[in-house]
Amino acid sequence: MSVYQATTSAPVNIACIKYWGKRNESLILPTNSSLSVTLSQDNLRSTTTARADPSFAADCLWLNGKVDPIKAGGRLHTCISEMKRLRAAFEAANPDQPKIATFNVHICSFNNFPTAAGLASSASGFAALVYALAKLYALPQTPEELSLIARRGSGSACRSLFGGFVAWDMGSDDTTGLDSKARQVAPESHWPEMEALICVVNDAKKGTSSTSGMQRTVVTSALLQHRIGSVVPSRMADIESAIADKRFGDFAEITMRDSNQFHAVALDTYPPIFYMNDVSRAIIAIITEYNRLSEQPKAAYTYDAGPNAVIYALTPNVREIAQLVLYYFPQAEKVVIGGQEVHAALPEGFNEAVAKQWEVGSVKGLIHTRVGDGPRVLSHSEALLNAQGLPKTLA
Ligand SMILES: Nc1ncnc2c1ncn2[C@@H]1O[C@H](COP(=O)(O)OP(=O)(O)OP(=O)(O)O)[C@@H](O)[C@H]1O
Ligand SMILES: C[C@@](O)(CCOP(=O)(O)OP(=O)(O)O)CC(=O)O
Repeated sequence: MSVYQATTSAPVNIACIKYWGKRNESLILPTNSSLSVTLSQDNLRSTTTARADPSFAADCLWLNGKVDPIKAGGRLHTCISEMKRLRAAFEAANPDQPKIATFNVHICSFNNFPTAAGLASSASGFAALVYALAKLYALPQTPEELSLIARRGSGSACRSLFGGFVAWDMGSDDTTGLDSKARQVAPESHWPEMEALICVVNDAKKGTSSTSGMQRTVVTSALLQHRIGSVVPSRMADIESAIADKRFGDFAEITMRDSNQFHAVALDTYPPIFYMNDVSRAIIAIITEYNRLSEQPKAAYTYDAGPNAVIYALTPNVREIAQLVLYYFPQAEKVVIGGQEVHAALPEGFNEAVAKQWEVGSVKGLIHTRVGDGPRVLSHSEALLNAQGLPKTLA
């Protein structure tokens, strides 16, 4: 008996130009284009094994060891059905290929970081799922074409089909959504000095999900209309050009302005939504003061739908920034960057009074990572399903 199975991993991406708002809920078509940096899977990743077998009674997904129900018409269901549809078309065009499109699938996935905590688990999760099914089905579709399906799982997931710097072009076809897909702006090798320091402020499940938060924003915020009509289009062009020329100062300013505006739009939502907290705001004050010391910004903060800060910076400056963060947010565990322990310190001329020194635990952890590659195919030995097609962790 043949075994039809594939295991993949996919990266997290953190947007510099934020996606916030849908013009079509069922197709997940956004109200503006967005752009993100793909983070290295060496640190944060979703790993997914998918198997098709005639003996399986139903499609089934295990996420972090627990069954995640596949609701009819839900996002998981849509992604799995779309992938089966592509396999059916592939079988029709290649009659010599095994007929596996109608088999049920078992999918087992694991995130090596907190799920649903504003660390973009839905992005890496749906990208890994779509990519695992694409490999299982030996599909010829390009990452761009697969991004159309990952988008149906979670909008931001479409950008995790590529490494490096990735745009999601909003498109204009509201009937099919076929032009609303991800595009690689530059590969990770273009700007390998781009690193990220994630300050984990809270890793618990968040209050207002991105999906419901943005729904409320679209209906109630006048500021969103200004953002999507008059701000994002030129910002997209400007950040793409800053990335092309590796102008970090411009990249940083655009990224910080866009994070600020996204959170302003959340506040302009009625009732308002607050994703940042006092710790998030203290980190903004510290980075702002740090940037004041040089002619061009050397660090860029950005916040998604939660209080965690992602700070983008170039390799030569990351240690200094980590020292600064440690000064205000002492850590219980030692922080190592580039093989060497980091100690709290302030750069010369830094105005210490911009923030107070917080207690240990205010920032629960620091994750140091860099720009990384797109989804990977993993070996059979890394599979999450056992010989019977059940999760190894439950065996
Ligand atoms: N590995 C995975 N495989 C399949 N689905 C996943 C996976 N990881 C997460 N998901 C789905 O994504 C949901 C979490 O998405 P949610 O948007 O709430 O959080 P987040 O992605 O961590 O935060 P954000 O998108 O705001 O940064 C999970 O409840 C699950 O349905
Ligand atoms: C703030 C964001 O992280 C919002 C992400 O929203 P989601 O992609 O999680 O939303 P759905 O499409 O409803 O699943 C900004 C971004 O990643 O661009």
